[in-house]
Amino acid sequence: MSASTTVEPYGRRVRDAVATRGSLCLGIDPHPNLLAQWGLADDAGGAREFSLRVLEAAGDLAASIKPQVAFFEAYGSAGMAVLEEVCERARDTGALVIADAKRGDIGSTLAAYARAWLGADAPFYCDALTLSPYLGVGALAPAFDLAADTGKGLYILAATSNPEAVNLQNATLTSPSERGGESTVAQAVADEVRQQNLAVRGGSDPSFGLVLGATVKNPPQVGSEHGPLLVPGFGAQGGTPSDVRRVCGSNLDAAMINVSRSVLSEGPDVEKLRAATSGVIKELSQLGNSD
Ligand SMILES: O=C(O)c1cc(=O)[nH]c(=O)n1[C@@H]1O[C@H](COP(=O)(O)O)[C@@H](O)[C@H]1O
Repeated sequence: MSASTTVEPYGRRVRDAVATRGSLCLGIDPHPNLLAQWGLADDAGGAREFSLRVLEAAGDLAASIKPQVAFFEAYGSAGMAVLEEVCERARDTGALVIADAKRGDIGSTLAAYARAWLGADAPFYCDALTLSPYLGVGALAPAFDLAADTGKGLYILAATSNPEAVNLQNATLTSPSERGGESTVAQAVADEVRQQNLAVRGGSDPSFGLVLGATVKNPPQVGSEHGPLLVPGFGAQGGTPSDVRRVCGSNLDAAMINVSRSVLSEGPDVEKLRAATSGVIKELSQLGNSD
């Protein structure tokens, strides 16, 4: 029996999670500065303790949990073993697990990343994976194919939250776009992802989504066919609730708003972390109302 017959498509699971738990995607980013602040060692053991405390505090509250792969990879094989465990333990909390690996490569190599993260028996568990489209959205085909089969989601970096990205992602393409005229690179990425969604299950429950930073001034225009949204940049990077509304448009009910440092800096006390998590969930619950 193929996984697609047993697992609901990610697009549907995201909407359910937003409806029941709200929009918070809590990052697990065991940055060395935070480990020091929490009194933990700058090693794989410190990252493990940090992550498990975040899960204890917030795993039953947040709609999704986003382990940032880089902060585990930094500790070599021991760090990757911890990441494997953290992804499994995150899954047990009932939150969706978004692996923030930002993978991207030529198709034949990308297929190996897809196996690592998206296969039904992948060594690393996730419900969705972040991918970089800058070798071409088409080069991500092995991930689109495998994710469609296993019911997983993808978040393609379209308009990222960091200021260095603006020149590249906001550059104008002169080749005809699906909108008929000029388009930014970010819009072209978004529209290619939309096409990928339309090619699966006749476009129902679109599960291939986009990363759109809350700090982006000229975000691509998106609708439900562009899939779920992952919106970083809220809080520590300056994004406000009205920025989130502006960037998400009509897609708020499928949007996960990432918050990492502004909650994590409340640790190591589990009750303080829990209170900070609840506070952000409450703040995000007002997104549907205008300012
Ligand atoms: O994919 C992401 O989550 C991401 C995309 C992006 O455009 N900007 C961005 O900051 N992120 C991630 O969001 C996290 C930072 O969140 P804050 O600590 O809340 O600013 C890190 O894990 C980043 O890698």
